Amino acid sequence: MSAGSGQEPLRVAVLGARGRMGRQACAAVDAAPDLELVAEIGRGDRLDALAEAGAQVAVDLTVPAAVMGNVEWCLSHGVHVVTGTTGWTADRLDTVRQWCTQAPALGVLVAPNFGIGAVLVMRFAQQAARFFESVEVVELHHPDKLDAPSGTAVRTAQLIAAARAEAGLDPVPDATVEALEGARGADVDGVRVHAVRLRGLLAHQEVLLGGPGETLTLRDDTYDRASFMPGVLVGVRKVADHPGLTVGLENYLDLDGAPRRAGD
Ligand SMILES: NC(=O)C1=CN([C@@H]2O[C@H](COP(=O)(O)OP(=O)(O)OC[C@H]3O[C@@H](n4cnc5c(N)ncnc54)[C@H](O)[C@@H]3O)[C@@H](O)[C@H]2O)C=CC1
Ligand SMILES: O=C(O)C1=N[C@H](C(=O)O)C[C@H](O)C1
Repeated sequence: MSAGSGQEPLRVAVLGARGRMGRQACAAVDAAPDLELVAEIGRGDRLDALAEAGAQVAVDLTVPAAVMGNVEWCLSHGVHVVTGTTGWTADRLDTVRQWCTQAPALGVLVAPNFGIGAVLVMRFAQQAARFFESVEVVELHHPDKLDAPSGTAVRTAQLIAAARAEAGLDPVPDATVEALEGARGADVDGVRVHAVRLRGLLAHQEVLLGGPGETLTLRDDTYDRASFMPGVLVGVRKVADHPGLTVGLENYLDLDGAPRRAGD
């Protein structure tokens, strides 16, 4: 049963509450009748305020330098964690898995992207990967973003690479010798990832797949951070049902369920 699924609203804290995402997350939690926003934590605020407020779930939307400390603190104080913060490496995920063994009743959701469009592009890219010999990922973001490539692009490339390996595909063909270092982007498990930073953009991603005589482009465009909020709320409501570490919001969704009309 989800925490807070009884009469009492689920008590939620937001870390990074004064950031671009954090502000919207606070408003989304505040507006949900089954949730209660009990703490808004910014940089320099005491995490003890979260325990004093009796938070059951913490939403972390901070920075890669802070997220590990926040997750460790939450797990050692009986608080589930939903985080969309970037900077996840295999080592960091292993460390969180290890912490979770010390708090087996708690859940941690690491969601590279809370947007349904981005989650679906990742799924479609995974499905398409084995049918095309070439593939590249291009992510495009606002220039205030602190990291590159995006966490979503890294995750997308990893999923594609895993699907290609499972299908026994050869490496992506590429005869190029770079005249300038970086011209071919970053290499994530053998998949090239390119990062564009441009005023006017928010968060966008293309997966380009190519075979002899054809290409397929999968593209997701986020125009407003409101698009992330339904996913944040799904994470908050379901994290208690998923003890241990979960990577990817898709694990909380029924992507293969019966077709539904939007709004049903
Ligand atoms: N998973 C997803 O769907 C999405 C993830 N993101 C990621 O979320 C993170 C935040 O993004 P934005 O809100 O755009 O960044 P932002 O820079 O606007 O906000 C980050 C906030 O965290 C605060 N902060 C830093 N250290 C802290 C600490 N120890 N405790 C509490 N607060 C702390 C900063 O002062 C700032 O207010 C980034 O890593 C970004 O890539 C952003 C959009 C969607
Ligand atoms: O910083 C952002 O804005 C975003 N960050 C996440 C990422 O790095 O993938 C998710 C989304 O792309 C927006």
